[in-house]
Amino acid sequence: MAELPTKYPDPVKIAVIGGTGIQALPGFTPIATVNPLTPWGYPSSPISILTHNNTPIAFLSRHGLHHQYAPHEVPNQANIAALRSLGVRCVIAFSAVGSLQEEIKPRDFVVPDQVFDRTKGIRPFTFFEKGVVGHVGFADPFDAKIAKLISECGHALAGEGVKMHDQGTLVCMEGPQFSTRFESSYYRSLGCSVINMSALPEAKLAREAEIAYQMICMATDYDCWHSTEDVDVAMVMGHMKANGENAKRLVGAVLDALTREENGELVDGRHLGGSTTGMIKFMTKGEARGEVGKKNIEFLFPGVWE
Ligand SMILES: CSC[C@H]1O[C@H](OP(=O)(O)O)[C@H](O)[C@@H]1O
Ligand SMILES: Nc1ncnc2[nH]cnc12
Repeated sequence: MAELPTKYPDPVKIAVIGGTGIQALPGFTPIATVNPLTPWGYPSSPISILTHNNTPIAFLSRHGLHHQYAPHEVPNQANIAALRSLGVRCVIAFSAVGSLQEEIKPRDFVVPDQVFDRTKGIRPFTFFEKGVVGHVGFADPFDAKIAKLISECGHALAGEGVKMHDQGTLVCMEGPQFSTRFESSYYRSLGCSVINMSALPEAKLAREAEIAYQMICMATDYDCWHSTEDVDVAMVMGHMKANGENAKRLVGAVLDALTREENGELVDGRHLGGSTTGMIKFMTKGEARGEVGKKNIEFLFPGVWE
């Protein structure tokens, strides 16, 4: 097979981040493979550029092409910065999650609208440091407009066995060990819906980078609160594999919708435009800004300091 180009000249606005069990997007035509170096290093995998409805789509494997990065090792800053540098303004991120509610059955999909941050502060979690301070709103950590579109796609596939839950609170724990039974019951008592180890800081960094971001969760287990078996890796992988066709159908439908002209503004992330670049200029005063911090932000937002 001919080698694919390692550069792609045009902006790629839409990206899919694949999680556990989704290291590639089969069925889409690859047209390039790029590996942008960012101030935070290289992304967790080279980024495939695929076409769908004549629109380029970037695909990045969160844990690397061979699942070599543990959740706390994923280079989230490099991942989001690399996508941003390609022109990405809209991310659909897949995640395998444990279900904390009886009605969310293994293989069901959930479009979460809230997050409970149970990471431990050991993962690099912001672009705003090293002499450039910034604070973005994160009251609604996901993108309601993309969520609505994904929900509609999921419900339209109900006849093909896709079960979609339109909202839910996602616990993002540190891992890599799974939760204790007490923790699992505690999250349930708070009304949380699902649990993973990957939503954060990915979603926070996307918000800082003015990228519209929505996670699609697929339940793979009932964690350890349920009277059935406790979660283990084989269970997660088994459900991911068995439901691969549904995941593929759902991605196809979502990308069909996102590449429709009427969703152009959403895909451009127009509703987030300026939320970071406007804000950072108010914070650290010009002469006090650190050179490294400034350069980093310049990578995300070329020309921002001019
Ligand atoms: C293999 S079970 C735990 C692992 O699965 C999820 O990965 P991802 O969110 O990338 O699909 C979870 O977050 C953990 O990283
Ligand atoms: N039970 C669980 N806890 C955390 N992350 C998960 N990913 C899949 N199942 C999970």
